[in-house]
Amino acid sequence: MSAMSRAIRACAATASRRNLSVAAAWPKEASAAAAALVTGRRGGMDRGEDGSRVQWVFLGCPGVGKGTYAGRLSRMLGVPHIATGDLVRDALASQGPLAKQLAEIVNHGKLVSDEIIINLLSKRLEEGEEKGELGFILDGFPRTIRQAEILEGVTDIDLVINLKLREEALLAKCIGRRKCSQCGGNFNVASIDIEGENGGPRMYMPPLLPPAECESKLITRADDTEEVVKERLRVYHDLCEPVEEFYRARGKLLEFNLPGGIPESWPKLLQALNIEDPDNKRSAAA
Ligand SMILES: Nc1ncnc2c1ncn2[C@@H]1O[C@H](COP(=O)(O)OP(=O)(O)O)[C@@H](O)[C@H]1O
Repeated sequence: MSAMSRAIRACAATASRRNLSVAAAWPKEASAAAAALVTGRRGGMDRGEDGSRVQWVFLGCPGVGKGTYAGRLSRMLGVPHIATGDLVRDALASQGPLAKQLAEIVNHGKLVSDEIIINLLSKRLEEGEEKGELGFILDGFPRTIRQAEILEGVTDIDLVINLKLREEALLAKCIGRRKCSQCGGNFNVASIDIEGENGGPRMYMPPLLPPAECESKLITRADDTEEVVKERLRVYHDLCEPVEEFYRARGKLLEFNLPGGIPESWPKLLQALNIEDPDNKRSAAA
């Protein structure tokens, strides 16, 4: 069992809080770690030259794109993307008694108990440890102050990226989400075109349509109905928004307002993180 998963379990079980000192490294050291990882990976390394590694968290409302951007960064930095929503969906797909219990909660837009989530996350971390994984990008965890305190008690999170998008777009993006049941690709059929606020720029997010071979295999998440998404947004404002404040108070929160779809937002996110876009580097070198 990894030190972190053991500590998470112990901490959750006793609900005690160890006040480890945490280095609020953002932005200088966090982005230096990322930059070192990007360069280090070319040499087959998965740690930064200074021994640092990425331990990041993504926060943001349902539909904001946490999975998309956390996934892209994890591939770029060579660290695992651990989404507690995926862990919950894997548990839902299994046939055990936990699946039935989870379906009741998730399909009503509620949060799973801290205990269940900590167990799923600890198991995932143990599996990663066995494979020699280093660092992580957490997506969808922590979602309550208690989860944030448990995490803060067991490890140093160097950066928390808080993705933000206008509320009108969130609902449409969730309802438009589709997944190919065969290849696992994520798509979105929503076309979002919203007037600018207070004279600000118009926001356009084109649909991300599947290729022809996936069209007949698209599935929609059971919790992506209008009613359940509205409940998830309400739960986010009640229980998860205080987590933003938790990290803001510790100087770890990077707020990022998504300016539009992926082609527009991705380079700007890399810029905000002080990471050089490898695609630009390659084209500059060509
Ligand atoms: N950290 C967590 N704490 C409690 N419940 C969670 C957590 N992460 C995921 N879940 C459960 O899994 C569901 C799906 O999570 P996720 O895919 O992250 O959804 P979203 O699109 O709402 O961000 C949540 O609505 C919740 O029921």
